[in-house]
Amino acid sequence: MTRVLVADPLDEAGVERLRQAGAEVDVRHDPDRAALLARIGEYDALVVRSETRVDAAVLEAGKRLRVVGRAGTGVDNIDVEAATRRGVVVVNTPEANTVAAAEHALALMLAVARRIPWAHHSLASERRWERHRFMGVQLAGKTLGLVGLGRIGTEVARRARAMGMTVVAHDPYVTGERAAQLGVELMDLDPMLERCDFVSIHCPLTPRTRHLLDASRLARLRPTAYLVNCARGGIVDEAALARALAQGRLAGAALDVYETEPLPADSPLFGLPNVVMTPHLGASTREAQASAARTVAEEVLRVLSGELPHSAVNLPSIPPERWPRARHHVELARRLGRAFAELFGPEAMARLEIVYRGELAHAPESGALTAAVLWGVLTPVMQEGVTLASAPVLARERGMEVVETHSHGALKEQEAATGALILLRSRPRGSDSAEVSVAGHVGDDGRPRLVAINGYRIDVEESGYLLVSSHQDRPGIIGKVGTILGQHQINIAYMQVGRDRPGGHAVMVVGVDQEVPPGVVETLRRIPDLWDIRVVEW
Ligand SMILES: NC(=O)C1=CN([C@@H]2O[C@H](COP(=O)(O)OP(=O)(O)OC[C@H]3O[C@@H](n4cnc5c(N)ncnc54)[C@H](O)[C@@H]3O)[C@@H](O)[C@H]2O)C=CC1
Ligand SMILES: O=C(O)CCC(=O)C(=O)O
Repeated sequence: MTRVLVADPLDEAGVERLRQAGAEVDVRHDPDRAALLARIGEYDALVVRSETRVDAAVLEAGKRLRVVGRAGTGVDNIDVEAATRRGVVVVNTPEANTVAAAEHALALMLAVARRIPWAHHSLASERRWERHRFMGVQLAGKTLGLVGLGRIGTEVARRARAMGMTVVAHDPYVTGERAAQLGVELMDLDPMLERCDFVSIHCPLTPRTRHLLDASRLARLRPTAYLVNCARGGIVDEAALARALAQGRLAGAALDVYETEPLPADSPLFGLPNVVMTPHLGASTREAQASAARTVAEEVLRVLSGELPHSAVNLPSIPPERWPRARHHVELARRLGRAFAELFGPEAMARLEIVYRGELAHAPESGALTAAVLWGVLTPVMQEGVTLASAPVLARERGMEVVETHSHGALKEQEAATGALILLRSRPRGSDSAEVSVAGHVGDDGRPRLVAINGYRIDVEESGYLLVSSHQDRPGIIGKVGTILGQHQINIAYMQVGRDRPGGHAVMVVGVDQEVPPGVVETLRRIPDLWDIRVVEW
């Protein structure tokens, strides 16, 4: 049975969904790392939020792990590179908490600007009526600078503009055109920091953004400015921020995230008069948690059942609007890769050309399709341990040269006539033999079809085992194959033959109802003028 470990608190909706699908789910929120390392080897999937650190040691101990699900956005607590090397797919739910995080950033901004936490404490805890003490500043008319204009930054920008703020942003990966559509001016970071009344951080924590706001950048902020961080702790140098706040070089800060979480009791941020702090609550709304939990459960189930997840961090991405059709193309690519390896063996794998044609000639998901081809190609070679995530890395490590061609033409006449969408071809290493190839198509019904082998036109759409022979086109061979299969009680479902010319080179595809034992294949190979015969799974 499939076993899933949920290691951080997850909304019941997600746990329920996993159980409904038949998984055995253990919910164990145990901060003890040794306990996690000891038990992770029993699980096929691990689901976390931001607390559990999924590093190389956890992934190494997780011998059965096929997927790590992050119920949320940031994956800085997961060693994605180590996961990829081990073929573990990492999925997240980047859209589930976008609005929650944006609303929290604005709540923090308003709280620090209007001094709400201190006023609340004075009145509710100290029973004082101190209207003179809590003078604030208004947001309307002020300039807000966003560090990161992705999903959350965009939602903050929309809301801040509605409140009458001017919004500028620094994001090296967003075009000026996109920013202009949002009514946001793009700027370099340093001048933006100098210009803004409020700065709110919405980029991920990566090696490049660690301490992006260090002491020298914090010094660029005006003494009247407020800093909001609802993204990740390490983006701001916390010690430098505490010093700037303590020395009055900054009007205030509002923080949801910290360099070390939970925040240690001796943090210099405690006790400062101008800091609003929440314990990483950006995603803590009922709506966001239920949505993240349900979505991560669906994603984990997709990976476990061999389907393509919608939001994998370590797989080439597929635009959401293309998912319905792309999943059929991915399946076609995987089957073609496997058939190619079974037909032509390792000699044909050193240099593989993948031709995308027709509706796939310019498809944005060709990276995912190529990964799927390699997944299929490596499956017969490596058996266990190769997945969609690890296949490109493994192919590179094996020294395979993979070339993608995006073309409407460039096929033999017969192949082109099949309407093939994906064609794999290679010239086997160390031989002067002809090019070998397989080609496939996806029908309107979504079923993958094998439409050509070595340029010979065939049409296989039924899943199952095929015997594929190459032989001389002469009377008697097809009959002999049928007789031998009959003698071994192997039922033939269908048979197709293609040839270059009468009496020339022929290819025969025999669909059989069961796997063909190696001994039977050997007997078939002894038929005179039958040059080769292979078992292929479609
Ligand atoms: N406090 C909380 O509970 C939550 C925090 N987060 C954090 O918010 C972050 C952002 O989330 P999304 O907006 O969904 O991600 P996103 O990927 O949609 O947007 C991030 C943006 O940051 C930009 N960026 C990358 N490097 C940058 C740099 N050096 N300078 C400026 N911009 C840079 C990217 O181009 C991208 O546009 C997440 O990575 C996560 O760490 C997310 C959800 C909840
Ligand atoms: O799971 C949580 O509450 C943390 C959310 C978060 O930080 C994220 O999604 O990146």
